[in-house]
Amino acid sequence: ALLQALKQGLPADNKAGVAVAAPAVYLAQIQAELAGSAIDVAAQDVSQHEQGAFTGENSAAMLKEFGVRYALVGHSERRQYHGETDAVVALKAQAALAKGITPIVCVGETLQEREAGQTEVVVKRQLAAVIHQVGLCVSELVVAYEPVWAIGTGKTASPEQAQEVHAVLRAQLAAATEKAGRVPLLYGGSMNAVNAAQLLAQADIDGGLVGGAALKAADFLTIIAAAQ
Ligand SMILES: O=C[C@H](O)COP(=O)(O)O
Repeated sequence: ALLQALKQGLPADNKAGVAVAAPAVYLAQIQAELAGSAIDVAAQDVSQHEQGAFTGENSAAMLKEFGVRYALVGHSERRQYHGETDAVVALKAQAALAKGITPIVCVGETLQEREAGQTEVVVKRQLAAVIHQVGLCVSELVVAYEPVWAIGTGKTASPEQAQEVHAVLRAQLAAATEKAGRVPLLYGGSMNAVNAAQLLAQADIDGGLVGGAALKAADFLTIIAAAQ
C-alpha cells in the first residue's frame, strides 16, 4: 500500500532521485511493485564477499538480480549491533560498486562522541576507510551523514549542525576526487515533513535518508517535494 501511494503521489515533473530501501526478503516484491516507476530499489545491507560460503549473507550479485540500484553500507545499526568496522564497511562499498550497485555510505557520531568534540574525527575516519578502499570510484559513492543520536529519536541535527559536518565531508571528498560536487550528500536522523525543507536548503545537503517519516506516504512525498 505504501509503494502504491508513493507511485501515485510522485509528481510527473519530480526531479529528485527516490529509492526505497527494504529488507532483503521484500526486494522481489518491491522490484515487482516499482517496475516501470521512477522509484529505485535499494538494499539495507550487502555482503562484503563477492561469493563463497557465507550463509545468510546477500552478495551484490544476488541483490543485482532483484534490480537493486543502491545499497546502504555502514548504517549505524549495522556498526553498533553487528560489529561492522570501518574496514568491513569499506569492503562492502567496494563489493557493491564491483557489481554496479551504488553504495550509500553511512557515517555519523554517537552522542558521546559529539559531546567529546570528536564528531569531525569520527566521520572523517569512517569516510576515509571507504575512500581508501574504492580508489578512483570515489565519485560514484553516495554518502549519508546520520548522527547516531538523531536516528529514530525525534532529535534532529539543526540545519547548521548538519551543514557543518556535510561541509567537512565535501572537503574530504574534494581532496580525493575532482568530482566531489557530484557526490550526493544525504542527511539522515529524524528528518520529517516539517524540518526537511530547512535541512535541504543547506549548501551541502543534497537529500535525505529518511526512516520513520518515510513510513507515511504523505510525509515522504512532502520531503521529496522539498528536495526538488
Ligand atoms: O534508516 C534510517 C535512518 O537511520 C533515519 O531514521 P529516522 O528518520 O527514523 O531517524
